[in-house]
Amino acid sequence: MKQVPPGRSVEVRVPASSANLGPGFDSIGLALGLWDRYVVTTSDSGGLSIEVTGEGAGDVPTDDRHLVHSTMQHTWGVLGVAPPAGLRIQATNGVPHSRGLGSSASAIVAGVVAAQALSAGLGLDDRDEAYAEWPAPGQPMPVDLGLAVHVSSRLEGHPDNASASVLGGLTVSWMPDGSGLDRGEQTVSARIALHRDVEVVVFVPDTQLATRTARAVLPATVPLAAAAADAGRAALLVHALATDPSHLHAATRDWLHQEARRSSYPETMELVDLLRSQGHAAVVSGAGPSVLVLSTHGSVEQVQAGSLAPRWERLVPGVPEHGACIRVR
Ligand SMILES: Nc1ncnc2c1ncn2[C@@H]1O[C@H](COP(=O)(O)OP(=O)(O)OP(=O)(O)O)[C@@H](O)[C@H]1O
Ligand SMILES: N[C@@H](CCO)C(=O)O
Repeated sequence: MKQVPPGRSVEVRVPASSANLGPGFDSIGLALGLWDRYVVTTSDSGGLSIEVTGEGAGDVPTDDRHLVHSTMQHTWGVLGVAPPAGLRIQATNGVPHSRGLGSSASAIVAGVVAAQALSAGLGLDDRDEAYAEWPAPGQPMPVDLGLAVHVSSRLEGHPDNASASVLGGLTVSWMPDGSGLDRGEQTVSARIALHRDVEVVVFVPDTQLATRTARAVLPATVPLAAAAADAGRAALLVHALATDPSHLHAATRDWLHQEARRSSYPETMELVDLLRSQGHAAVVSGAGPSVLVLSTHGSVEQVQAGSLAPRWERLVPGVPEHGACIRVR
């Protein structure tokens, strides 16, 4: 088996994401302009070194349980290459953890694309001929984004966050035969161009909610009427985001997951209810507890938390056109 060579270094930047956007549960994702940055370097001396600054510093493990490291090991297994003898990961994290902003997906995507990039030129695919020599520092390093969507979605367990972090912008993801991630189906994502007027506001609380906890309260089955209503609104949502933002308020109604999780994030729903009563297209961001508002450039200043503001940090992060970026160091 070929081994990832020593002496290679890449810089990887990956954006945050918001999943669901109301009715697009486990399918629709939107990249957000908050970024994790990693420098990943291989060496010929054994051992692992991980340094973390920013979000998660002091909380995430800095040994082989670190999510970026474990994801890289998994990806090298998928690619059929042996890991390098030594590995250094320097993380500067800007994506808040367990706030519904896709931090775990960002970390997983970083691990997948870093592992792909560091394996370039090993004869693993056609693209590799271009990397017979390791590129000069500063060069962009393209990776197989379709593979990155698939591997990161499988590891994350749902494709909405991971796809947006890989591709940027607005994404809709699905499994071709609808059998679900656990059956090993390839995940596919469509990248949809956002209407130029769309702008987003995010309200981030101090409190955290693990996605696993928020998923545990969801019912195994839902009434046909709820499924039908969400399907219609999800279709309208894509139209509203791509073509006609005047429909955003109606398009962000959801009957599948937000009410079922209300007791897990009462303050989040209090803010969603307040903003929606004012005509803003507010939704729970991912599994919460952050709140996302889909607005327009001209209306964004009107999106305020009012009397609830002290509990929330208000951000206008922008929606990046591109997702994960990889450069040679
Ligand atoms: N950059 C990172 N480096 C290492 N571990 C991370 C990183 N980001 C997230 N994690 C791990 O993932 C956990 C958060 O995952 P979780 O799925 O609960 O929340 P989230 O991804 O932020 O939210 P959501 O999936 O609802 O958008 C953290 O507690 C940490 O263990
Ligand atoms: N679709 C997932 C997103 C988690 O970020 C959920 O709502 O559980």
